[in-house]
Amino acid sequence: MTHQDYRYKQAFPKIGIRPTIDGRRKGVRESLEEQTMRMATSVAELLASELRYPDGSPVECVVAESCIGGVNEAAAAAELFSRSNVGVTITVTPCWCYGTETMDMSPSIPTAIWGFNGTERPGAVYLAAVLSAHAQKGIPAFGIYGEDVQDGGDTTIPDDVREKLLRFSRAGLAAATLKGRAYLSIGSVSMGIAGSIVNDSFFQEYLGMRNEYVDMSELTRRIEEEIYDPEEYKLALAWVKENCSEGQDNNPAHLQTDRKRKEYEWETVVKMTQIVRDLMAGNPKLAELGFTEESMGHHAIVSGFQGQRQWTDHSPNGDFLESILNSSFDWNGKRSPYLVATENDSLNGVSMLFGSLLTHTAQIFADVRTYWSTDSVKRVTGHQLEGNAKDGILHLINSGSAALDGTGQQSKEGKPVLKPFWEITDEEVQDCLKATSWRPASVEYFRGGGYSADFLTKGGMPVTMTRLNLVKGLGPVLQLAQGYTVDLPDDVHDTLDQRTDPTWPSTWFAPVLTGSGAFTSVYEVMNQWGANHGSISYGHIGADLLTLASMLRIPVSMHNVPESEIFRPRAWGLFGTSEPESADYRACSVFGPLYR
Ligand SMILES: C[C@H](O)[C@@H](O)[C@@H](O)C(=O)CO
Ligand SMILES: [Mn+2]
Repeated sequence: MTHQDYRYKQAFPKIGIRPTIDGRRKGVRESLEEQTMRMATSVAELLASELRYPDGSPVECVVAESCIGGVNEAAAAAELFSRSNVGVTITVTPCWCYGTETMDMSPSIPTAIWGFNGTERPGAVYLAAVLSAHAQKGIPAFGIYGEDVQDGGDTTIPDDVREKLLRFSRAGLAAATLKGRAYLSIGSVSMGIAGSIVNDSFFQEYLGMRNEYVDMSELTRRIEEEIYDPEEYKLALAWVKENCSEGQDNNPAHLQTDRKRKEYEWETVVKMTQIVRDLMAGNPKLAELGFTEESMGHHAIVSGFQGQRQWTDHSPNGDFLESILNSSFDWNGKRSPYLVATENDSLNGVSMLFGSLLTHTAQIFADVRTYWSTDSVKRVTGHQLEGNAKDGILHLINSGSAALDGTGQQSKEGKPVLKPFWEITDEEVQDCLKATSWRPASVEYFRGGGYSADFLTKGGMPVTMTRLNLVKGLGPVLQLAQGYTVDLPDDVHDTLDQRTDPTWPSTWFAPVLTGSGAFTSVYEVMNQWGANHGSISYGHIGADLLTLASMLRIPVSMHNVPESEIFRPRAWGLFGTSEPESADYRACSVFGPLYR
């Protein structure tokens, strides 16, 4: 079993397809069987060809064995689905069927219904009827109804339907994939950061996840007792020597450490990387070495490392392990990122998890550090911000955790992008590594030293910044801002960067303004941000995040997603249609968390 096979030993959730039909035999049902089943198989083919699991394999669908004309066949499908690890269901039909008799009654499985827009048979009438049953029974479902009328025998999936099927499925698979996995908290609360107070009822009820905890002293034990794969360690250290160039030491001369100490710090941060990965995902190699218990791991899909301050006051910081694990590659080659939240900010960890499951690309963890108005940039550098940056920019920068993919050194059609690991070329891995230098950590902050990834994100990439917040009495609230990364002239970047800690990875971000709410100005985006951190995902994925949040019943307090892209369960509209944002709050609170 390779390391990757072991990590993905748990099967991924499948999508169950339910063709529902008018149950009347002797004419009606018989005339519809073929068309109904064909709708189901074409949806299955679409999803399998377009969507992937985190390991890069194609998404699998399970189609019910027969069309579902009544409760007996509905139960048979439910039984097949539970045997087959179905985590998301889609009902399809071209015709009228009996709502409560055919509907999917599983309350914690995200569900959608595509009612064919034709008029020979009334698929849309069923859609409306069954969606009303879903609302009435408190099992919200997504309704899909094509905008244009199709002819009776048409077997194609129109573009608007296709887009909704894919959006629903991406979000549904994300919700189903995190269920049953763990957040591993390594250490406790970092420097009073509330996001690192792990809230177990949030994880349990809203995400269906469990919480695992280890003390940071477990790293010390594993380092001292050599509980890591020593052969891998040799390979890793050699790879690091060759690919991770040590940058200039920015510490005042009297705080700079000598070569011997620096080598010790390199050795330690490599071991820390192996150990945190093994803590999260397990490692069969440890069992061969006699550490069977340790080989199991904590079933973690995301983790957080406290670091500051008890660990970092004495030992090298977690920046290297966080950056490398969050990247799409390491000394073993390309692989999907292991998510590690800096400062054990579990809520930013969850934001990274959402972005990761929706895109399969690496996430950039950052402090939302500075709003630079156009006037301030002009005053300090003489430069007039322009293009996407013309209304001001946010400086996203933190010591650790930013994935090296965040350099923007991967490309598609000549444009910088972040890709899923299976699309990244070996040259692009090299380019990400070359664009990064590893600067000795600022010793005034990090007495134990370590190395921070220093890079500058390429401009021009569409990205989405996300943050999950917890509010007492309200619960979780998501916020997001779509925008673009920005290139500044070298000297302008240098002047602004020198005012911060220039050894850290930097991303310049310009949110897209809409003229309303938090998106009236870049200042207001910063002003409304719920905490010190944000997670940055490649692409404008706001609509997918809104869909996912509604499945999990997490209201969204600010977003700049165009209205035409918003896709939530149909019942949301019954909470009001002129102010979707406040309807979202009411719907989430009435239906309650998905996995409660
Ligand atoms: C070095 C400092 O303690 C940083 O880690 C601090 O600015 C933060 O990142 C706070 O989130
Ligand atoms: Mn931080």
